[in-house]
Amino acid sequence: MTHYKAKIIITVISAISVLICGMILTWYQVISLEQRRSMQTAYKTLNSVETLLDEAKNTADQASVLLSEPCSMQVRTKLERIVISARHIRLIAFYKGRKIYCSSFSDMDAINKSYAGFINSSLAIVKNNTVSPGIDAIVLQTQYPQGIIVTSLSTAWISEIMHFFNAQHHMDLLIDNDIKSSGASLLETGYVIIKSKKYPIAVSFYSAFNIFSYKFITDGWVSLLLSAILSIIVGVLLWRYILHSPSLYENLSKAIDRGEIIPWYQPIVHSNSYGTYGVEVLARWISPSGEVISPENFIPLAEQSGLIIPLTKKLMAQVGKELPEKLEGQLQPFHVGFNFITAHLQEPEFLDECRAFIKKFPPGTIRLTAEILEREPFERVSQLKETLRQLQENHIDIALDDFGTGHSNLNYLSALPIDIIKIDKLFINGLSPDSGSQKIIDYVIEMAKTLNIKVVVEGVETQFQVEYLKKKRVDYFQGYYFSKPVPINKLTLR
Ligand SMILES: Nc1nc2c(ncn2[C@@H]2O[C@@H]3COP(=O)(O)O[C@H]4[C@@H](O)[C@H](n5cnc6c(=O)[nH]c(N)nc65)O[C@@H]4COP(=O)(O)O[C@H]3[C@H]2O)c(=O)[nH]1
Repeated sequence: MTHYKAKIIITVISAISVLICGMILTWYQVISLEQRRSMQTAYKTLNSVETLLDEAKNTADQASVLLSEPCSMQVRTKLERIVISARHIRLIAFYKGRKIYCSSFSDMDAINKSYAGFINSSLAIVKNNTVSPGIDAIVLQTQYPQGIIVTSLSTAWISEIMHFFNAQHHMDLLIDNDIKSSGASLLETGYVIIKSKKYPIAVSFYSAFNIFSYKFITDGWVSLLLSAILSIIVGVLLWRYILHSPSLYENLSKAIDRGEIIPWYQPIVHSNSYGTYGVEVLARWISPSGEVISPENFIPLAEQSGLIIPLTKKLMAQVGKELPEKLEGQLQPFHVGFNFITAHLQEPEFLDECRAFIKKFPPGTIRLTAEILEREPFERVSQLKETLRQLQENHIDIALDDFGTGHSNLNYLSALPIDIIKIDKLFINGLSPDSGSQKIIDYVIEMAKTLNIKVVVEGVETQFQVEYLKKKRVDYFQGYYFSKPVPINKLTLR
């Protein structure tokens, strides 16, 4: 995965994580708000029903003074008055020994028929009763030392209360046995049950998550919107300021465009006269602060990313501008070597680029050398061979760079048309009066001679190395002993 792709993934994941966290928080907020509201509605519903039952209880209390009296006309009239003066009460009845014996309603048989089945319940709903046909009654029993009083209310009042509060949140009223029979299973299925402390009633409501899903949008849209905005901000900030700090690739690409990569030159000299045979062009990155950045710090990336091709083209253009006037009076043709990757050589327009470069110099004054830099084993050698042949036909020399360090340099020597080999400085480093590395160098030089290939030895630093290599009839030297790579204004040609 590229660095760029990784940045995109990190940015997107971070932004989505912020959004998901925001959604979870909103969800939690909406649910807790909704549960609080449902709880409040449940308590209000319960209080309202309790107030009704309080009225029934108060009515019974008022009537309780009559319990010790026989059920005379007077007592009945008093009971009727009590009922009439109460707002929601429909009936008061006294009973003893499982039978109603006195009531505000004159038809005792009808009352006994309707209420007989509910004698054991302290609170019950009496449906289809004959006392008030078509209207269900809620019946409260209150025990006194002298007997039991039954007060009845129309369920219409309770329905009204439930209807009013259900408009806010759906509530169910559980009465006496309902609580015992269905309470546990309700709780298991996500219901909340609020029980009254005064009466055997309870209010239940559903609190499972799915009931709140539409509320997630209606109540939570502000925080959802804020989360979305925050996730975008996090994404943008991450991208622009934290992750998107320019990479070496971007910096290098800009540096090439701005012309910060410039050619430096290292002379290559004839081994016999020390006169300049030519130069190798080596890239240097001059940062805006003037710091000289070594190619080791950017060439590997440039080669890997393909930026090396535009970089090399820029160097060629610059060399074409500044080198010609330096060459007056030089031995001709003057060798100008560039490091090319093989992919560049094989571009269809490469030959035209070389021709355009050569044209910047007076005819016949330079000899362009393509130094092949192939760090990987060559693939498609036959295709490369063809390309190199074509270059040679166009008077471009082919030099095999860093000879001795690659994977299969010897294979290339036999497979490719090579004019020059450049023995790597690694071998020369070991060349001192007391070293044993001469044998390898001797062998390489001999082999090159046999194959009629010219030899440039790189990294020549000492007098000993010069004298030794001269004796071995090396063709050219390149190294600090003669000159380090320098910018054009410091280039001195012998
Ligand atoms: N210690 C020591 N070093 C010596 C001596 N003589 C020459 N050198 C160094 O050896 C390197 C020779 O270039 P190279 O083998 O092509 O090795 C080059 C080449 O592979 C690559 N490079 C530089 N410029 C370019 C370019 O424009 N294109 C490409 N593709 N590669 C480049 O970067 C490598 C390093 O370049 P430089 O740092 O300029 O290092 C240069 C040069 O400064 C010496 O006597 N002693």
